Amino acid sequence: MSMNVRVGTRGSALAVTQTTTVAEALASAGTLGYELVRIRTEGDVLKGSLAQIGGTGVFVAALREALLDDRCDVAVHSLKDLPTGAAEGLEIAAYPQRVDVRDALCARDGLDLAGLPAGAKVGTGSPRRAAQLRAARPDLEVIDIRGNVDTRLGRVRGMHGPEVVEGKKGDLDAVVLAAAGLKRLGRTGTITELLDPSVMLPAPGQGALAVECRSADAAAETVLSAALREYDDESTRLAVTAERSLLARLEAGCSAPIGALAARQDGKLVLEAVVCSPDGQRLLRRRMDAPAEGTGAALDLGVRLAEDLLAEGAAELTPLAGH
Ligand SMILES: NCc1[nH]cc(CCC(=O)O)c1CC(=O)O
Repeated sequence: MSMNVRVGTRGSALAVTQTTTVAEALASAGTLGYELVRIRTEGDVLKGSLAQIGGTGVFVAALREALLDDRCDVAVHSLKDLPTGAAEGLEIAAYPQRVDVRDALCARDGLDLAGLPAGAKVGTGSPRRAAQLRAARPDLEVIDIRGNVDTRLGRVRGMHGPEVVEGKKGDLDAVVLAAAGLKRLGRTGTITELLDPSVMLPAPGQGALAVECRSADAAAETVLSAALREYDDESTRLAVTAERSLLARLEAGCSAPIGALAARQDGKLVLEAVVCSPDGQRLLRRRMDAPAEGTGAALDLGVRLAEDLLAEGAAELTPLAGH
């Protein structure tokens, strides 16, 4: 028997693109039709300004409310924007295979990080990116910027997004953005260097999506729950579980200067993390591994590495709640 799955999405170009990808994959994994349900949020009404001031909490909350009110059956989140705390009555039923985890430099004139001249202006709104940029290149000027992907690209001299901020066109030499978002939006042509994780550790969960549904639906034996199980990628689930477990144990949010990346390597799950002072003067970087099987081992790995970092003074580098 066929059913139509209602997939909730925010209205932004990035959200619609990634939600459509997920909806099509789910539909083809089961015998499912789908429809996209546009969820309007307070943040969208205010033209994204809330997201710029207060993070993405309002968007996540609106999608979760729509799930709980039965206005949609699944919701798709960028995992790095999802708080680590569990949501009552909901669960992440699938982590689709992760795409490129790296941060990307988009610079004028094809320049890479090493090629930017001293004093070059590099835009980012992320304390994690700012700190690691300053550590790699203390001679650059890091500029705090906001806005969606095309607005940010429009700030780079010689690059023109459709929504260039008036009066600020081309005032920067480069911006740093997630490669995953650029790929999903078809903007990879703007990338001049994919930053190696040895220079710039990505945000926990970067490049990954989370497909959330009602816990009752995940437990029921339906075409939808089978499609979600089929769609879940085990390597991605293990990696992001370890990264987010670390973030939760540090009691840090998505705006803390903390990077983390896990991957299966030689039969193990290897987790690497960095905690930075916001000025990039001090970086505490550690790695640890665990057996590559089981969510429990991944959770434990994140906790152990976080405790290692705390023992080494992570809480003195940057304010962490509860430390
Ligand atoms: N915080 C914004 C955000 N949330 C998810 C992505 C896209 C990349 C991803 O899914 O990790 C972006 C843009 C960016 O950081 O450049």
